[in-house]
Amino acid sequence: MAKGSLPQKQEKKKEVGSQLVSPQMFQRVNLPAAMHLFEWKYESQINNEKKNDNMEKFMRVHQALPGSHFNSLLLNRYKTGNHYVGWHADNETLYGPTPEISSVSFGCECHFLLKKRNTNNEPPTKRPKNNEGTYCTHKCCFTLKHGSLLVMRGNTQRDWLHSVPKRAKANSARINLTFRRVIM
Ligand SMILES: O=C(O)CCC(=O)C(=O)O
Ligand SMILES: [Fe+2]
Repeated sequence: MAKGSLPQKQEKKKEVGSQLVSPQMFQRVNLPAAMHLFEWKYESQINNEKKNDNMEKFMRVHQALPGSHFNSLLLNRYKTGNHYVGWHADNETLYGPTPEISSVSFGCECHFLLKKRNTNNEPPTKRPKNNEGTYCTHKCCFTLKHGSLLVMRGNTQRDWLHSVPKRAKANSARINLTFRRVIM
């Protein structure tokens, strides 16, 4: 993967939805600029595959998620375990009322936390323990490993907040690509 393609600058604040969360390194790119990132993935995972042109690689991503039509990509780089993203929803109007956000993780694994938005004056939910794959009523936690694909659809952004906490035992960087569809 070309180093120049990754976000190198530490951002002070990132505005996500209606909240400010801080800070991982991030960069928004258009799809053509991101094509070589997929090349890295395919070359490392499918060694004997003939090199196809970049459009075919994008078609493969869409084949993994039939019905999806992504046109925007956000690259997140978590250079150390101290990089994180706080609680937020990706509910900007440019993604429409029911955003589909799909992300692929590379490198060091992390926890991905979800908690239900507080609608009934309930006490704030505490950070969940790692109960991978187990849904609680109000909170859940998944481990995102190298190559994990996470999909958020429907009313997820309306009803839930998500975050990626600091990684105490991080031994390498983490890169996350989030695919989105901008509708306006
Ligand atoms: O790094 C991740 O897995 C999530 C990043 C995220 O939530 C975002 O970019 O909005
Ligand atoms: Fe997000």
